[in-house]
Amino acid sequence: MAGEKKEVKIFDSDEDLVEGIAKHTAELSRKFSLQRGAFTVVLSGGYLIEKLRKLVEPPYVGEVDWAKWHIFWVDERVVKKDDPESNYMLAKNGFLSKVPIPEDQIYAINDSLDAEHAAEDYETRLKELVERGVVEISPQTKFPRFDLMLLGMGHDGHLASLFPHHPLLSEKNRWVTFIKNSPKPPPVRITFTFPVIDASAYIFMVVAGSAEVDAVKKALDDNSSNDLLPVQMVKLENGEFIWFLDKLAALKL
Ligand SMILES: O=C(O)[C@H](O)[C@@H](O)[C@H](O)[C@H](O)COP(=O)(O)O
Repeated sequence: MAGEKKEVKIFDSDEDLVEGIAKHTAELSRKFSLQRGAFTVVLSGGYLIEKLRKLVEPPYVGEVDWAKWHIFWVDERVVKKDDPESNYMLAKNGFLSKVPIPEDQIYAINDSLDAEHAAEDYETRLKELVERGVVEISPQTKFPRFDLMLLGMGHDGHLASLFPHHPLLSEKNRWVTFIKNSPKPPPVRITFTFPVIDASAYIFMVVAGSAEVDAVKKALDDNSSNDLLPVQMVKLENGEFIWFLDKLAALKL
C-alpha cells in the first residue's frame, strides 16, 4: 500500500543498537536479494558507519549475500577519495573493506571533477543503473527508488547535505545536486535531493548519544511547526522510515 510507515525503535545500549541495525539490515538484504537479485544500499557519512560494526561480524557477515549489494552515497564531500574528510574513505575503512562486495558495485563519486560536474556525473551513472535494472525507479515519480538508505542526522536536523533553510531543500528536478556553502565543513559537497530520498523503500535513521537529542524530539513530537527540520520534510511515497535510537538520543521523547 502506498504511503509512509513510521516506526521508532529505542535501544537500551549502544551494543543493542548496533545489533538491531545489523539484524534489520541483514533481513532487508535477504528480502531484496531474493525479490530482485540486487540490494541497493545508500550510506551517509558521520558516525553511522561505526554503527554498522556488527554487520561485519558473525553471524551476519556470513549470512548476508554481499555479492548482491550495490553501495551509493547520499552525500559526499568533494575531496579526493583518500582524503580523511571523504565519506567514501570513512565507509571503506569502517565497513566496505571488511565485506566481499564486488568493487564495481561500489559507486564512489568521481573525485577528479568539480562539485557541479561530480553531481552531474553521479546522476548520469544512476540513470545507467536504472536502465540496467540494478536501481529501481518509482512508478509514480520516476525518481530512483533505493532499497535501503542508512542515514545519520545532524544536531540541526539535516540529513544528507540538505541543511535547514537552504535553497537545496526545494530542489524538485535533479536527482543529485551540489552545495558549495555547507554549514557543516567541508563546504563543498554533492547530495541526493528530497525526491530521491522520498522514493526510498526503507530509511533507517540512526541517531545515538546526546548531541541530537533536541532535533530528535522536534522531529518526532512537533510536526505542526511551520519551521520544519530537513529530516521532517522527508515524505516517503511508499516506504518505511524507521528511527534507530539509543536511550540518550531518545531522552526527551
Ligand atoms: O557528510 C557528512 O557529514 C555526512 O554524510 C552527513 O550528512 C551526516 O550523515 C550527518 O551530518 C550526520 O553526521 P553525524 O553522524 O556526524 O552527526
